[in-house]
Amino acid sequence: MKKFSIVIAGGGSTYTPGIVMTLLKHLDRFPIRQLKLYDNDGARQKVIADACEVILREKAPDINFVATTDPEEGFTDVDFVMAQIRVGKYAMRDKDEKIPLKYGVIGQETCGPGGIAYGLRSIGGVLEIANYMEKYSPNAWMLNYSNPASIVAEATRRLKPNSKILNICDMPVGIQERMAKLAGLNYYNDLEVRYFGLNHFGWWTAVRDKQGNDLMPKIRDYIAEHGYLLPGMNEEPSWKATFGMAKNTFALDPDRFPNTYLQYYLYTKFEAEHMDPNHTRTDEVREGREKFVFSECRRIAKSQSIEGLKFEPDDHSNYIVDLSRAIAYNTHERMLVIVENNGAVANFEPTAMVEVPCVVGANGPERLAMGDIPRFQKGLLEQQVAVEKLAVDAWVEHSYLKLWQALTLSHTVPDAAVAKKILDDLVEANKDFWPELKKDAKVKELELSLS
Ligand SMILES: NC(=O)c1ccc[n+]([C@@H]2O[C@H](COP(=O)([O-])OP(=O)(O)OC[C@H]3O[C@@H](n4cnc5c(N)ncnc54)[C@H](O)[C@@H]3O)[C@@H](O)[C@H]2O)c1
Ligand SMILES: O=P(O)(O)OC[C@H]1O[C@H](O[C@H]2[C@H](O)[C@@H](O)[C@@H](O)O[C@@H]2CO)[C@H](O)[C@@H](O)[C@@H]1O
Ligand SMILES: [Mn+2]
Repeated sequence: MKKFSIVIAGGGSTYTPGIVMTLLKHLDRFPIRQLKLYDNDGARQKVIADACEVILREKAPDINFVATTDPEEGFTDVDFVMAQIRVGKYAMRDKDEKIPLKYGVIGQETCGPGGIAYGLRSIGGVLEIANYMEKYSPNAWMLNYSNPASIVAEATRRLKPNSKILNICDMPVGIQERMAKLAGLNYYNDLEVRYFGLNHFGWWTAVRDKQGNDLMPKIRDYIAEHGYLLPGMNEEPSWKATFGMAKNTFALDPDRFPNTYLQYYLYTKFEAEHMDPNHTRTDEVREGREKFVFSECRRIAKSQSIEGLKFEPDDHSNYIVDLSRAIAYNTHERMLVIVENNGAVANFEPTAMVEVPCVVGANGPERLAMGDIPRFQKGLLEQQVAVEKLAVDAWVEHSYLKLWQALTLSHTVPDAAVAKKILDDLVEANKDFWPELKKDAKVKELELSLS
């Protein structure tokens, strides 16, 4: 049986230990011979790598383990690149969230102006990883979690059209795991779903068990009352609020189950008003997940033992390993992937990068037809896809105007004047990461008339 070689790009990510635990759990069905961590921040990665080295030595000493900041060493002789980079790290996520909130606008990692700002940082980093893969392991697949997945996917569609890159998200997986539990099942994959949308912006139109039974009637009343909030789960306050808020989003279309992040577009005012401009999600993540992961890694490295190890497989890591297996063994498993629409959603922009169920095998994903979508969703999706395409236009063309249009069009932003104020702050904050944006004569003229 072939043994695979994997590199985790963004090895210093808080998600790396979870992926390592899942890979180790599934060695009998997805054997690996080599695991590499690659990051451009060697010091951050070292904390994670030192712990992973101990975990691998104890659980699978045959696997060759490498941690590196050298692209050639990282990307040579690999079958899969699992990418999860955060260009600008939490320091820049903090700005993405806090700058819009100064103007009363949603401050969020992947939605609204913060998501657009993050997109303009991520595109270059993700293309760099893809280029390394193609140079050093041209037959490998890149499974990319790096956010904001919608904007990154639009950029890779345009700028790397022939590359073996799959852009993915764990959010539908996490929500499906909850739906499965509500229906008395265990795992996200116990369900067979129909789903359409853009990343972090979609709806389930069918939820069935593997025998084809419709589970929507069984779970509908619960979701209408509680959203996706399940009893007895230990959740952080902001995720608790997000899962609960799904009941209000569901109310807008009781025939389709919504993705949680639609809350930012459909209850924009409420969400913005309930964000603390001085303590946003980044602060929670630093005080929670990052602190936990890094302190647990330091503890393992110090003791050189896995006794009391707290890392476990989770939705995020299960999904990327399931996807790797589907490609490695040509399983033709049905999974949600972000792909070029090309008719999957019949009455929607063919070049949009949509999130839909695909049959995944050795040659990648084959989209399934989701048919026509209703006017309400179509209207929202048309607006959002334009935002994402304009953001990529802005990166490619170095255009201030396109980026201003993108922010103005976002459902989260009240008007062009507010969009411009946010944009000007974001330009200043991102000067080390964004291409230098050029203002055409008309924008300059407008600025003079406003001053
Ligand atoms: N698609 C999804 O559903 C999903 C789910 C969870 C996390 N994510 C994404 O995964 C990524 C990691 O999240 P995190 O919270 O663990 O972040 P993190 O900051 O802990 O880790 C990201 C790592 O990427 C590294 N990095 C940044 N730029 C790089 C580059 N150009 N080359 C190599 N390494 C680089 C950083 O040094 C850091 O170690 C983020 O993009 C996040 O948004 C996506
Ligand atoms: O604010 P963060 O950094 O905790 O999370 C942002 C990410 O949120 C999504 O992932 C969720 C997932 O939806 C949920 O089910 C559970 O598994 O936690 C995940 C985050 O830890 C989203 O899909 C990602 O794109 C975001 O980066
Ligand atoms: Mn996601």
